[in-house]
Amino acid sequence: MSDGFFHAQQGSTQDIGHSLWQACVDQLAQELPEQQFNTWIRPLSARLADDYSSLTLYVVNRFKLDWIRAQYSKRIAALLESIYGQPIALELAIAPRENVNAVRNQIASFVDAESLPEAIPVEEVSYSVASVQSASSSRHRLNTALTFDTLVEGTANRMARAAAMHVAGSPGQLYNPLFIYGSTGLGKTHLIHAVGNRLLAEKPGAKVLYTHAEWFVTDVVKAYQRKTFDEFKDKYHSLDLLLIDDVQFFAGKDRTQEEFFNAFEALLAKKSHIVMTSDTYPKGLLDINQRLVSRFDSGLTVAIEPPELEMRVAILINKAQSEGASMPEEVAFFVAKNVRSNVRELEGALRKILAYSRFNQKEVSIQLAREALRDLLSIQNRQISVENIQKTVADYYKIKVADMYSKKRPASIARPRQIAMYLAKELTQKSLPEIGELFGGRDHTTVLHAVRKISGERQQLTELNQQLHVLEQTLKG
Ligand SMILES: Nc1ncnc2c1ncn2[C@@H]1O[C@H](COP(=O)(O)OP(=O)(O)OP(=O)(O)O)[C@@H](O)[C@H]1O
Repeated sequence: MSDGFFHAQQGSTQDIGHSLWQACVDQLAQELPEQQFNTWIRPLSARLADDYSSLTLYVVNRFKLDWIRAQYSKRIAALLESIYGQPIALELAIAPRENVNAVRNQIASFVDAESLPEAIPVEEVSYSVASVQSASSSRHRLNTALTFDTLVEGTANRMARAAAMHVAGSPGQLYNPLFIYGSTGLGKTHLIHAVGNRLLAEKPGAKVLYTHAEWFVTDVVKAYQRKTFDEFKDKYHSLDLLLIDDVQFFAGKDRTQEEFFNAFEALLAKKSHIVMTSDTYPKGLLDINQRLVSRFDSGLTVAIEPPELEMRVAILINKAQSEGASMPEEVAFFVAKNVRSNVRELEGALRKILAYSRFNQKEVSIQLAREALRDLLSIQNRQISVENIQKTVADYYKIKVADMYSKKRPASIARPRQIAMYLAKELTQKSLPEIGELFGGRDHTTVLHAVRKISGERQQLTELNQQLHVLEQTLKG
């Protein structure tokens, strides 16, 4: 058995397997759009091998198995490894007949059990789970747990939060559209759900819809294929409040942009409110039509920054409380000092600590946190610094280290500089403004542009991908 996370725990193999899979599911719930999560991940059941060498996920049919293998297995394996503390084989198998009953029970917890047929054919089971779950939140698709009450306020999100509260209280007036941007895991999705939940609490009859930009794209494609644009317009143009997440996903999708433009104009004309999120400010969006970009910027654009130390501490203490656990302030400080990038990672660290404490039946302390986060801390101890990255990249591309800070623009210098900025974001905990500062006082938007450019090109250019791989290996030692 691993000497990592689950080493000293109590409980049967299946308890351990269940906890391991549950931690993985929690993380996937954060990462995936709700619909994808409900359709593909939620219906899975897991079994840990007696010798802890593999975890098998049971899927109801061959089609779903192939899809999960193609789309999700890499991410699931990586998550299992990070939670478990060392690689664990991931296997996928068709669910044996008796597992189907377990799924049936799961469905029964959402609907009246009597209304289910005695034997549900295997093929229908996961479909039923997915559709029952999405029906429960189908009208507005809001996650009712994401409210202003559960969102900790700090300098990093103060303005965005105030603007969002204003919109929730008086929609259709000031700040329309409200455009919220920031890096991953900083609370953008949480904030726009909070707007919807607050408005519905005050005006239960309001027509509110939360959607992810990818779902909007899917709706456009469906309307196009089925020639149902009237239905599409009914759905989007009649809203009082449209909350749309991650609009950077509209990049390069001209037809979707056109439909979004139409919806946008229709909603603003009837004084409905639009709240959007993105990973960058409007003018930083790539491959989005200019007339749309200028509309995005025509209300209020606000950033959410990475949380400062005190805010990270408050988030940890609040989240621990909401899980019925307590986290002493000194432990919260210890964790907050070491996990600095975003709130999602902070939550991951907290989950590990609480699970470690439960399994070992020990109080949460700095020592326990140190043990639970051993892997994470050891990665940090390898201390990849921005200076080190600049030197390594400069050596590799045979330019001077000083060119990393200079204002020179020839491609032979600008490109290695962008690569170094990209690696600094990937391999260190530094924020975009901090990286910009270390590259000769550049603006954080310059760094963001470099990060997005190199990560996009990496997907397409094999040669660049190989160079980055060599650089990463060299830096990680
Ligand atoms: N200020 C906060 N207080 C409490 N929880 C927060 C706060 N900010 C973020 N979180 C939590 O952190 C997690 C990640 O936040 P969220 O999904 O909203 O990030 P995001 O900015 O939308 O990320 P992405 O761009 O990757 O979609 C969520 O569980 C959210 O509830």
